[in-house]
Amino acid sequence: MDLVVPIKRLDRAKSRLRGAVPAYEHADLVLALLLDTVTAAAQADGVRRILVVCEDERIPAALAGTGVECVDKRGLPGLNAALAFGAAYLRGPNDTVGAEHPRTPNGTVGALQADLPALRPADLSAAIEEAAGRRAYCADRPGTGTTLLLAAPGEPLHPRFGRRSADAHVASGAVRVGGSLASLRCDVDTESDLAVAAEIGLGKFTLARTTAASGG
Ligand SMILES: Nc1nc2c(ncn2[C@@H]2O[C@H](COP(=O)(O)OP(=O)(O)OP(=O)(O)O)[C@@H](O)[C@H]2O)c(=O)[nH]1
Ligand SMILES: C=C(OP(=O)(O)O)C(=O)O
Repeated sequence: MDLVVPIKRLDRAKSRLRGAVPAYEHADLVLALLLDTVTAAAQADGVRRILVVCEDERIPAALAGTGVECVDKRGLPGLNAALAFGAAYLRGPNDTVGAEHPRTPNGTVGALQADLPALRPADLSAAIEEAAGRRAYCADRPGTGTTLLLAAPGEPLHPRFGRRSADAHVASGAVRVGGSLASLRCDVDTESDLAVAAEIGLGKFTLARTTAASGG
């Protein structure tokens, strides 16, 4: 399974979270959410490659040496376009990684949101296992959005993220998985989401920022 993780310019992403941790630049907090997400995802069984599709030069620099791949692609018309670009990149001739990661035109691709700072590798593994090769999605905590979309092997990703994406993914033939996987469902859009993620257990990058900000 190869996963695409999309993220906007750091100063424009996660606008609803702006000011949640006043001691830090907004961009630093957004980057910390991404780093915790991809660090956990990279440890999940069943995950082979992770490709971050970004539009910010700070992200390739932050990911250098981690094994998480990154492509800085600006000007795409939104989240679903960024995901489709990433899925095509993983399968297509733009592969820059060479023999270590051969092209996999029939491989399995998925999309993971960039704002899952409490993600546990075992929860992502469990969702992939539950999907068992079917097109599948995991809903966010309210149940209306999507945190993870998995294509069936060799099939296109056909991402339908955005408002009420859970319904859109069902309509596109995806089965729901991961209903009890709290760390996979906990996307962080607002300050109160961040508090829930802290109860589950934040990854070290986000924890460092939130702890320092509260004087700890
Ligand atoms: N690379 C890329 N990522 C995108 C694009 N649009 C959205 N994303 C990312 O996709 C994820 C979900 O996007 P949104 O739901 O719009 O979230 P957001 O804009 O970061 O947050 P809000 O401003 O609070 O709505 C976030 O990680 C975004 O940074 C895009 O055009 N290109
Ligand atoms: C884009 C989505 O989510 P959010 O707005 O929470 O990032 C989604 O759930 O499809």
